[in-house]
Amino acid sequence: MGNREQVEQRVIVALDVPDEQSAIALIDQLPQVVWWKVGLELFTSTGPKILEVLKSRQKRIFLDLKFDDIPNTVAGACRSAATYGVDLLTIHATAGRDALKAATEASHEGATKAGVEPPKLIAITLLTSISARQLAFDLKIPLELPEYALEMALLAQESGLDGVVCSPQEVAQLRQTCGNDFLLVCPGIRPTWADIGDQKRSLTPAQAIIAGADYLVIGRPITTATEPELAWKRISEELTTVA
Ligand SMILES: O=c1ccn([C@@H]2O[C@H](COP(=O)(O)O)[C@@H](O)[C@H]2O)c(=O)[nH]1
Repeated sequence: MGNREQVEQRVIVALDVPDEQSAIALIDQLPQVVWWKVGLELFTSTGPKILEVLKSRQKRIFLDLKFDDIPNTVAGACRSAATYGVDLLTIHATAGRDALKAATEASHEGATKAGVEPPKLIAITLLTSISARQLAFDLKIPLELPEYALEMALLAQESGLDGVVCSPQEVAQLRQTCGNDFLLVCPGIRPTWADIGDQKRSLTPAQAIIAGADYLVIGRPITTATEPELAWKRISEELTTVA
């Protein structure tokens, strides 16, 4: 496999579209994309049907439903989600230690029952749309933002999760503390030519890889581009220079 193909396999494209038809159009427009992320918008619209569409095209799937509830409820949700045979699944670290442990166990149970590989369960540390100011003044968290993100990552690691979703701005610190076997998945990626939108803690694709991200999640810079294929190519070329 060439350097370019290897680096492309570290990009997960966020399929944030309203319906199955738009999703299929985008998937087929970008055949080079190996990883697709199905989030709240699309899954609420299509249900698990979209996962079958992706599997029939041999795609890898990040099911980003960001569960956040009491332990019994998140465990049930993870048990069900794990039966779909997806590769990555999310829960909020703020659900707490008991919920994270219950979710880990339940996702293994669900996968075993369905005869599929369990998903890598990863926790959201702090949404990349939250700034240091919002953390302090709106959420009233009395910790510096990097310290809070690290505490959430350590909670996830101690609870047996496979990794976390974090901002690329915190990834170097998390890599150093959590080690190389802990998955670090970074949304909030913005090439210099893309609008930042609602993201608050972003870096470019190349900067995020250099900082230690395993996977980059990129949505609108590709999916809302006038020419998504060209946006994908530009990102792939940027990454090839550093990978
Ligand atoms: O902290 C988080 C966790 C998840 N996301 C998701 O990633 C994509 C980013 O899309 P862009 O269009 O590139 O901003 C989106 O699906 C989010 O739900 C995140 O941004 N931050």
